[in-house]
Amino acid sequence: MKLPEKYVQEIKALLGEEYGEYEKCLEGRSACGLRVNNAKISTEEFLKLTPFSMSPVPWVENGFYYNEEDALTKHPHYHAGLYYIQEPSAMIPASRLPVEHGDKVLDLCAAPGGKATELAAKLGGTGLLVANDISNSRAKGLLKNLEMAGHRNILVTSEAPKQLLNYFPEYFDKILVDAPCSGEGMFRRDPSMIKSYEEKGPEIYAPLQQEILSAAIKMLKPGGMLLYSTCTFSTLENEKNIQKVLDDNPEMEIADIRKGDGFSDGIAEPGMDERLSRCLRIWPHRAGGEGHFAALLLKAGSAGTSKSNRSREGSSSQGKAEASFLAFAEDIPWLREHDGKIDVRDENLYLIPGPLCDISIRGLRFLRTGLLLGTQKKGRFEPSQALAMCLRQEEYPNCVSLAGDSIEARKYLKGETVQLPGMYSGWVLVCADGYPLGWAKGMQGALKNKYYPGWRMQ
Ligand SMILES: C[S@@+](CC[C@H](N)C(=O)[O-])C[C@H]1O[C@@H](n2cnc3c(N)ncnc32)[C@H](O)[C@@H]1O
Repeated sequence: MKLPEKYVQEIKALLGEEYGEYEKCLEGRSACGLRVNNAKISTEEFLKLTPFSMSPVPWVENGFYYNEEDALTKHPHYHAGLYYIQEPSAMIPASRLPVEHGDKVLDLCAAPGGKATELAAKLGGTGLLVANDISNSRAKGLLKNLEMAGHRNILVTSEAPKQLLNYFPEYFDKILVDAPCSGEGMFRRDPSMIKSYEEKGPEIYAPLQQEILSAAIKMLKPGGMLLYSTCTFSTLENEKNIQKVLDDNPEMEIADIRKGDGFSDGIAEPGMDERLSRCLRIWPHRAGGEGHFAALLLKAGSAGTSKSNRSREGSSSQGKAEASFLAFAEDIPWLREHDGKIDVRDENLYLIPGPLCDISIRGLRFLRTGLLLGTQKKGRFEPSQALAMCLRQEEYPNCVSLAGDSIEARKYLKGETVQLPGMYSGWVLVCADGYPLGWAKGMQGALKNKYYPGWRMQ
C-alpha cells in the first residue's frame, strides 16, 4: 500500500521505532466485526443461536470477530436486527460513554448508525436518543438502521450542529461526537480513503471538528458527559482539539476512560496538558482493530431537569385513530404503558417518546419523531415495518416463526409469497427463529407478503 509521504512522516514521528511494525501490519487483512444488539437478544442467547463461528473482541462484551467469507449481511438474523456489522475499534466510543436509563442522549454525527444503535440499546427503550447527521441522504440510512435494530425512543434529524443548539441548549445528559475526520485509521480497510486524505487532510478537518465540538459542549447539561472520537491518528484532529476544548471551556475536564490490553494513552506533546494521557488510542499493530481515538469529557456542575416548552395535548382527530390502533395493540405491554403520547399526522400514527412531548421542534429538519406505528386507512390500522422490528414474538400472538436458515425466511425477505401450512388471518408477524422480520397479511389461508419493499434482500 502506497501511503502519502506527509502521512508517513507524521506517523513515524508518533511511533518512532515501532513504525516498521505498523507498516507491516497494514499488509495483513483487516478484522471483520459484529456487535450483538442487546436490545433484542442477550449475547449468550445469540451465541447459542448463530450458525457462524466467532471469537470475542476483548474490549466490548457484545463484540465479536467473524470470518470474512461468512455472508453475515445475507442471513435472516441480520435482517431481524440481531447484530450490526462494525469495525472492532469503532465499538469503543459507544461502549465508553456511560449512558444510563432515562438519559437524554445526542449522537451528533451519527450516520450510518454504528454507534447510535448501541447508544439506543443502552437506553433500553427509556429516555431519548437524538441521532443527527448533517447529510440528509446518510441520515436516511441512519433511520433504517435504528428502525431495523428496533429502537423507538428516537428523534432522527439532519441539521448543522449550530442549528440543533437553538433547540437543545444544555439539554443532553450524554453526547457522542464521532467526528468527520481524515480517516487515517481506514487506509487498509478502504484504500480510497488515501485519495480523499490527499485532498482533505487533518488541516481541513481540525477546524470543522472544533466547530462541531463547540456546539456540542453548549448542548451538554452541567454534570453531563461527552465522548469525542475519530478514526484517525493525527494529533491535530485528536489531542490538539481536546487541548483547545480545555483552553476555551474551563468547565470541561477529561475523565478517565476504561482501557484494556493493546490500548495506548493519549499523546501530550511538550507544552500540552498532561491530562491528555487519559485519552485512548487504538493502533492496528497493537490491538485487533483498525484504529481509533476517544476522549471522555465531563462538564462541571450538577444536572438539573430540562425545561419543558410544550403541552402534551393531542389533536382532536386523534381519538378515533388511536382507538383503532389500541385495539390492534391490545397485548403489547409497552404500547399501553409508555410515558409519551400517540400523535396522528396525515394518515400516520407515531408513538412520541415522553421527553420529546415536552419540547418544541418546530422548524427542525427531522426524518423521524419517535416510532412510526403505522397508518390509518379507511378506518383500519396498518402496522409499520418499524413497529414489527420493535416487537417481541411473545408480545403479539398472531405470529409465524420460520427457521433462520430456511429458504422460506429468505423468500419472505425478498418480498416473495411464502406458502405455509395452516390458516392465517389478519396481520401476521413473521419471525426468524422467534425474532420478528416484518408483516404478512393472512387472506383465506394464504400469506400476502407485506415486508417493507425498500428493505428487501437482494
Ligand atoms: C465518522 S462518520 C460517523 C459514523 C457514525 N458515528 C457511525 O458510527 O456509524 C462522520 C459523520 O459526520 C457527518 N458530518 C460531517 N460534517 C458534519 C457536521 N458539520 N455536523 C454533523 N455531522 C457531520 C458525516 O456526514 C458523517 O456521516
